[in-house]
Amino acid sequence: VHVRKTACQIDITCCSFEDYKLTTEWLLNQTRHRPKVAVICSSGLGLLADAASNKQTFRYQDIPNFPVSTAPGHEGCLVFGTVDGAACVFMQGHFHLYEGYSLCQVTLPVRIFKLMGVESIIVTNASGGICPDFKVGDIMIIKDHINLPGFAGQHPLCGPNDERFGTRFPSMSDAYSKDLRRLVSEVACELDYSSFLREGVYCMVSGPNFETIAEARMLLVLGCDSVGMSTVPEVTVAKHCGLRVLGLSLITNMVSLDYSREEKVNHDDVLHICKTRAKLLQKLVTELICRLQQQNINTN
Ligand SMILES: O=P(O)(O)O[C@H]1O[C@H](CO)[C@@H](O)[C@H]1O
Ligand code: HPA
Repeated sequence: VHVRKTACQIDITCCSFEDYKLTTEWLLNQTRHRPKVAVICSSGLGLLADAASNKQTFRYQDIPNFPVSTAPGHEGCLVFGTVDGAACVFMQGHFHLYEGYSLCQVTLPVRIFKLMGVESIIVTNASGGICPDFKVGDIMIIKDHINLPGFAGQHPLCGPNDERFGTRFPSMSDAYSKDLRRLVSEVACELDYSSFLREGVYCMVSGPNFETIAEARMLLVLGCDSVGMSTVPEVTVAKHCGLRVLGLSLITNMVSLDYSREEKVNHDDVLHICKTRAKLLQKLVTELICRLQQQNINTN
């Protein structure tokens, strides 16, 4: 892991291909699991890994080059296991810009998954609802995103491009796989989730403060349906290296668009809603992985 200066002379921590390889080999030497699916569990959703069997757990602090989780509600464990016979890896907690990590550190696990042989990644997050039709507890399939920090140069692909991962100028017009979106909505309908299933545009802000009312109104005008402080860097790097991406966002609060609203969002409430909806999300993700596994069997 190296420290280098950006164009504006800010020190950022970044990783070389050898760093990614070292961590990948370290993990592959410790586990027999060879996952094809990775799941990033957001704030308070670490429970998504509970459905896996034959689990093997590594604490982030014990994995070479891995950052550690500092955000409350993020367990900081990498869990390997099988779901319906499909080998998976779950990140219980992910990393954020607001923790002081560079975007290279935030996205490090994604490239490690790629080198391990992962093909599809399911990214979950907690977000604030901007779309006035949304309700707390809704599950939003992410159709697209807005990379607001990216507009200001905080982008995980800034810096020298390593062609072993992907091209210098990747397309992002299909960042979220249409097939996976279709499949997860079919599964959600079968589970009778239609009344709280949404699809929309997620906007990333750097945080750590929640939005001002003027900012929230701006996001609404920009076409955002929900807002959060994660996911976009991981998705961008996943797409760059050719992974299939699905994003699921749990609406944990409605963002205030109105100066007369007294209610204020806080992280404890976000975690509380995650806790109350975690089982539902777990069922959805587990069933989706089973379907992917069946499709694999049928096409191989
Ligand atoms: O995106 P995740 O980590 O799920 O969590 C969301 O919840 C936290 C704020 O309550 C922020 O970390 C925000 O991004
Ligand atoms: N804003 C930003 N991030 C969030 C929110 C929010 O309202 N809720 C959960 N994460």
